[in-house]
Amino acid sequence: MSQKPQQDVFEERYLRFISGLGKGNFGSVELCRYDPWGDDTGELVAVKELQSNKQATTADFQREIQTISSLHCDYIVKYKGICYSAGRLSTKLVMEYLPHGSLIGYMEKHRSGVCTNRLLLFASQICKGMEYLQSMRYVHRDLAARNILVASNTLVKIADFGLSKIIPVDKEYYRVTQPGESPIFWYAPESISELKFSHKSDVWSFGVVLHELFSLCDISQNPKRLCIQKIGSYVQSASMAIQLLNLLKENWRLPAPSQCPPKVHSVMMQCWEFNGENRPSFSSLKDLIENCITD
Ligand SMILES: CCc1cc(O)ccc1-c1ccc2c(C(=O)Nc3ccc(C)nc3)n[nH]c2c1
Repeated sequence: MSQKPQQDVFEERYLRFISGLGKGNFGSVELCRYDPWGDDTGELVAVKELQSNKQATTADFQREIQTISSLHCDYIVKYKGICYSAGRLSTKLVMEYLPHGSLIGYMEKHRSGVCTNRLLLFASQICKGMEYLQSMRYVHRDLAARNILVASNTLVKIADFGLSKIIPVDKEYYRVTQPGESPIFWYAPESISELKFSHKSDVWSFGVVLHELFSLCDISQNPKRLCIQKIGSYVQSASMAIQLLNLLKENWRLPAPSQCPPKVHSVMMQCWEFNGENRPSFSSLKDLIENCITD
């Protein structure tokens, strides 16, 4: 019986703040150097503190730590440990630091030099990460380019497990009780209408990430903006979610990004099958994506 890996504890006195990494999608994340020798040779780490004022409870935070510390995959951001701050008033999550930030920020700087095959490499890495998550019975629920981090010009990793859930063994989906801040423009129809989340709803969101990738994360092609533009001309008094759901029921989908290879657009459309049963699995998506790579 292998010994359960000891959870690494980082001593707050050696955790030196360097800069903020943005209050974006991950809550407030800080760049720190863990420098026990005090000579700046320590490693850079990303640290997130439980936000006492946010609706996320300590239980949510403990679940995030439990989730991420159990995942070991090259395409998932690595957990490093936790730091109990003075008097254990709050706990900090310590993760590996990815120097290029989110896919959105990376594309802003590098979109002119990114070719189709590199986009497909990133897509296949996200597929492999999601295939691993599925094998651990985790549903991410917030797969989006903003939650993909860039380790290098040839490696991306899936991040942010604040929303992910474990599917009970006897069920194929997870139903949330409260919608919270829903990124509905990345949601499958069953997630919008019934708050049902499954590996198949993660596949739908993967299709939206493909769209973001092949739009080079251009803000003018952002899924939320394109949906609202379409809804805006779709006169209905119903809520945004109901109007989006009706559009999807009438087979409207995000338009193919310009210069998107037809084979890649076809993969997106398979991810956006209305009935989750008709969507590909992440393991077949991996093959579909690799089949799009040109020599
Ligand atoms: C600790 C929070 C967390 C919690 C979780 O469950 C999963 C991943 C993360 C996380 C979130 C962000 C980062 C980052 C970064 O933001 N890096 C960067 C680099 C450069 C620039 C400009 N911006 C940004 N690096 N590792 C990170 C891990």
